[in-house]
Amino acid sequence: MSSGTAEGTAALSVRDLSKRFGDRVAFEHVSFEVARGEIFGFLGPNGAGKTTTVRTLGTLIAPTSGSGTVAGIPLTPDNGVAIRRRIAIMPESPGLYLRLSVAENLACFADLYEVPKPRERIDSALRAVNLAERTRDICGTLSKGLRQRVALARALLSDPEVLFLDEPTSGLDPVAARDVHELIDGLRRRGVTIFLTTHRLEEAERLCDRVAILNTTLRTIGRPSELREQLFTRTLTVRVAAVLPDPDRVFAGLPAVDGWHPDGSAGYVLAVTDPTVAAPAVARALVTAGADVLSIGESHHSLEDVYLQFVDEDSEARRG
Ligand SMILES: Nc1ncnc2c1ncn2[C@@H]1O[C@H](COP(=O)(O)OP(=O)(O)OP(=O)(O)O)[C@@H](O)[C@H]1O
Repeated sequence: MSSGTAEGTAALSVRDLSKRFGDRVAFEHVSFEVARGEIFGFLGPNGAGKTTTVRTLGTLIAPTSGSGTVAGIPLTPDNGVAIRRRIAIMPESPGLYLRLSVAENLACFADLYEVPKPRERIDSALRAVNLAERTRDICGTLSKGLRQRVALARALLSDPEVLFLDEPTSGLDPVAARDVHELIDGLRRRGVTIFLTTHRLEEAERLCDRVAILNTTLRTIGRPSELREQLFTRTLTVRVAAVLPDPDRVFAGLPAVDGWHPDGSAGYVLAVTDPTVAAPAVARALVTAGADVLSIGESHHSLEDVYLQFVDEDSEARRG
């Protein structure tokens, strides 16, 4: 598990944070740190507490207990204004004035946020999301993907240090989602810290430096590759032309091979400690046994496997 960042230099730092609405726990005992310039993915099933975490860190609602810093400022009621000056939140639904044009929308929000040099900032935000050609379009006539881009431009108006993106590609088709991904990549290059909630695991895997899985409490946190390694033993998948008459004789005692089980017809999954040692030994043993080898491959687990394991564990715990 990654240790995160040094105290004091973090863009976000959260210690034992909880939020309850009456008897209902939205999230509890959540601790993590996000480094400046990092893209941090926040994953979890419906009702896990993701949006409530964003709203709490964005100072829209107060935590019930715990502490934190946002953009280096302690998360206290007195600091709400100072924190909000340094961050921006793009909520799941864009919340634009649909009868106003793109430019008018941004002018309204620039005014509301008291953005200095509004014209320059609006132009720069529109350029950042590739909307400079659409400034006169009425927002109500824009596609969902373009509205999302306007919402992203609005979030960029204040030149935030930390940007919270709550499900930024929710409901977008793959092309529009890819456009948003490219915009997020562009923000990374500018050094903006991004806290991204998403249900799209491939999105988290592609964009995020680290991810956390939340299900009321934080289940795990780390780089996608670390999480995959943390959870799963390594495996080799072997395919041969015909079923082996005695697989135990072939696989038992090979270096770096801990065990095996069948996988379909004439397929075997081997648990291995080091694939680079195991694979050549397995190939030699199969050839010696007279088997025709079709393929030997290392299995690659996705973040989805990790996610499902944690979320499934939770549902099993609830059933139990
Ligand atoms: N204002 C509120 N009053 C009461 N309960 C709330 C309030 N806001 C959120 N909750 C509850 O807190 C829990 C967490 O909700 P939250 O919206 O943060 O989850 P989420 O992970 O963002 O879910 P989704 O992926 O569906 O958007 C849910 O049980 C929700 O019903």
